Amino acid sequence: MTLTDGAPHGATSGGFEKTAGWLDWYDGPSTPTFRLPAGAVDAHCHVFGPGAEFPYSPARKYTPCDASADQLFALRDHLGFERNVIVQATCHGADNSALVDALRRSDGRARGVATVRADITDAELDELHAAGVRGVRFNFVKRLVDRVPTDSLEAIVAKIAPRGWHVVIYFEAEDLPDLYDFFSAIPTDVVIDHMGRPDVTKAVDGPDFALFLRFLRENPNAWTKVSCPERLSASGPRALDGEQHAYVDVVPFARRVVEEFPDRVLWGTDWPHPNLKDHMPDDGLLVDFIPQIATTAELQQKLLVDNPQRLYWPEGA
Ligand SMILES: O=C(O)c1cc(C(=O)O)oc(=O)c1
Repeated sequence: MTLTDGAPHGATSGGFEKTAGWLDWYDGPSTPTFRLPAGAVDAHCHVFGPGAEFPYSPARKYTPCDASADQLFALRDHLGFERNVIVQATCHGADNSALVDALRRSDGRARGVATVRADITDAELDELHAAGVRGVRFNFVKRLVDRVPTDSLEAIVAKIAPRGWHVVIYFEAEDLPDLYDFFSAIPTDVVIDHMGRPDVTKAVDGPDFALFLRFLRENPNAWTKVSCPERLSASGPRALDGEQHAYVDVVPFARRVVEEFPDRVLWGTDWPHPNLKDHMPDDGLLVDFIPQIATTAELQQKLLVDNPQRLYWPEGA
């Protein structure tokens, strides 16, 4: 199947030009061999534009190819997910229009994580909430954003905490020592993107990953997405050409987290996979990665259904 259904694939509309070397998302994902449990949530994915309708931010660090809500929903249905959590991508800055449009068109089957500024008003937050936003994202990855001052982030937390929203944080492993105390002080639930980006060429028992595990142990309000093996893997094999045991170097890291914190893990495709330089995975084969890291039906049910439901649809499905 293709997600485009005749529409252009790999285009960037609105007069924008893709970043040189940009890899377009994979249009023709295989049907997963692994059957997702009923109610499964793709808890980390994005929409990009389309640029002609939802222009990319002037402050962006990359220009993607368009990846619309319709294409995301086609992927959801093809892979067998029931719902999505759509995370604001940095190429849209703090303009959440594309995200909100996608949420509104999802028939309640998507929740969102927005990027907001400290001066956001209550009325604007109300509108985001009504659309389905339940969290904000703080990004500390230097190649993606300019650093936002800590007092602005604290002001945002003060505004969103009373609404029961949470904070999604994206950072690289080498920055965790500096950010540890700030993250520990966040009073809401905290969701760490992509396992804090471990260097998987290092030992799973080494000091870097130990610090990440310690953070999860010391902060019972902290969750993590065991996502993005395609981004973290150094030696593959890639999720292409029917590979059923992709990204074996990431498996020990993700499995460790899933087994120690089964009630605080989430999984997402990361479609449309911004900024991959090496290869673009077949999303069907990425789903087939899941049983390598959540090895029992019980762990899969928590990872894919119960945990995202508790965080994003606490009122029930
Ligand atoms: O590693 C990345 O480049 C990346 C970028 C973004 C974004 O631009 O928002 O989101 C992600 O989840 C991952």
